[in-house]
Amino acid sequence: MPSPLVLDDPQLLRQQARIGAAWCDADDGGHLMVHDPASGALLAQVPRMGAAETGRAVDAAEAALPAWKRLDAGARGALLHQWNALVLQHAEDLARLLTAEQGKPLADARAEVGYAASFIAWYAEEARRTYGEVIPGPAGDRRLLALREPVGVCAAITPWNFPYAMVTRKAAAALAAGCTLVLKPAEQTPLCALALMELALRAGIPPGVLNVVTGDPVAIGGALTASPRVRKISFTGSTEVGRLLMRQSAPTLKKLSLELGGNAPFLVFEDADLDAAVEGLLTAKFRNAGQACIAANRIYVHDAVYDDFAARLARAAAALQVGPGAQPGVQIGPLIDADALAKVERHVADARAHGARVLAGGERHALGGTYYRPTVLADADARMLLAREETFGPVAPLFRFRSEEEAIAAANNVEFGLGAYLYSRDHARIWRCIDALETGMVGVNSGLISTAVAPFGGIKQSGFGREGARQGIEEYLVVKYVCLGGLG
Ligand SMILES: NC(=O)c1ccc[n+]([C@@H]2O[C@H](COP(=O)([O-])OP(=O)(O)OC[C@H]3O[C@@H](n4cnc5c(N)ncnc54)[C@H](O)[C@@H]3O)[C@@H](O)[C@H]2O)c1
Ligand SMILES: O=C[C@H](O)CS(=O)(=O)O
Repeated sequence: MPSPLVLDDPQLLRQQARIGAAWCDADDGGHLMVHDPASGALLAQVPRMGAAETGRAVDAAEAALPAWKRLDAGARGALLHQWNALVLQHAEDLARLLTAEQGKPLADARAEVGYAASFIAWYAEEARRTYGEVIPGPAGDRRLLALREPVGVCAAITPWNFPYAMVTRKAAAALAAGCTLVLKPAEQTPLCALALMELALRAGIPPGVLNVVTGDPVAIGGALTASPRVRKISFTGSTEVGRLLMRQSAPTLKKLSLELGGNAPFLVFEDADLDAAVEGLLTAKFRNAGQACIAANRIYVHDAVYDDFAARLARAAAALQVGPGAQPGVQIGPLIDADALAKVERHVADARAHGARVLAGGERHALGGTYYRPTVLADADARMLLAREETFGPVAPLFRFRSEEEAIAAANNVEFGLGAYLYSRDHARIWRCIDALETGMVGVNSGLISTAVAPFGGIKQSGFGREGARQGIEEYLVVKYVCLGGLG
């Protein structure tokens, strides 16, 4: 199907899945339609695959595993470095594809391409550092060793909001460790994953090492979780689906990494630099139109600075440029789909019904479609849906607090524990908050914490496992203990 998207390298727009050495269609010829959220226009179509095709992808990953795991770690690293180089070489095309498929502003799309590439570059090096250990054990005729080995055939299921970065932070770590992978991208954003697949092949990564299956998430997920040959699943997405995949994986006792939902608190203390806090919140709240797992979902502001901060934030939010991501200067793109818009409207309406005051936005944008005005709500409280649920949209509810203890208790009073942010210049307070916050990550006087060199992940209902950093490759390794005797 011809696409309205124009790329310098049209080969990057792939409308078939990749299994082993072949680009292929669904067995029954069915398709998923991919739409541009900025206009609703049909962008492309990809195969609507199911269990049978998924089984063949697992076959391909299993067949490719022996040679890939035996490959010298430096050689695996070199192939990943080449993949990284190609991603950066085609960054503009990849950014255009991302904006067309997911909607984020082109500047943010370019940033995500660089962020996604940084995971490949990082794990290209980590491939060479999966060290084992010689254990100081009993003297005499034995030596004790702990070897680190690749888990084997792995699967990854990724979300639509960062469709490059969420793929490379799994695939690069898995391949670096010597594993092979079957990837199912989100049905809203398969084209980004398929473009990365194309570049992996051009980099020389052998067929079958990486496979991309598009289509019915329930059927594909069911096949991946049920297969005893799939030894690990890495999932990023909602907590609801994460729990389901964990239940489905129990019979085959898979190794799991679950990067799930969030509900990040953002604390502004009375001693905070308010300009810095506003700037940090514009990023932590409005990046990707609020469609980020670590987006600030609840903003707690000390009573002494509440009105001043609220006024500054309202002015800044109202000044954000809303429009199609491909339009120069746009800072807030469309929400991914009508369901996302409906959730945002439900949260705002519920908050207003419970007494929240609109300081900025509070309604759909005049552009129509799934555009929503950046919104600031005052007088938010714990009764509101947005206090308990992840809004996943450009809505900043301001809660008031009068003591550090009250702020920490409120921040922790949710089932999630992914990210948290705090602004203060009191270092004793900063450390008390770091110690007390029940989250996997804390941003202090910073609204953007994501980087490939740091361990990303949560606790509580935000899941377990870490991605990025040294820890990220451990998710794809197992330890084999060797007792080497007879050496007397
Ligand atoms: N913790 C993180 O790093 C992180 C990052 C991004 C997004 N998220 C979370 O993801 C959610 C938004 O993303 P989303 O809407 O894509 O989440 P989602 O859970 O609806 O979908 C995520 C992926 O799971 C697949 N999926 C859905 N149902 C499935 C099933 N029954 N079996 C197998 N796969 C299934 C989807 O096709 C998609 O590929 C938010 O809660 C957000 O917080 C978390
Ligand atoms: O949705 C959250 C992702 O993890 C994106 S990022 O890593 O925070 O950029």
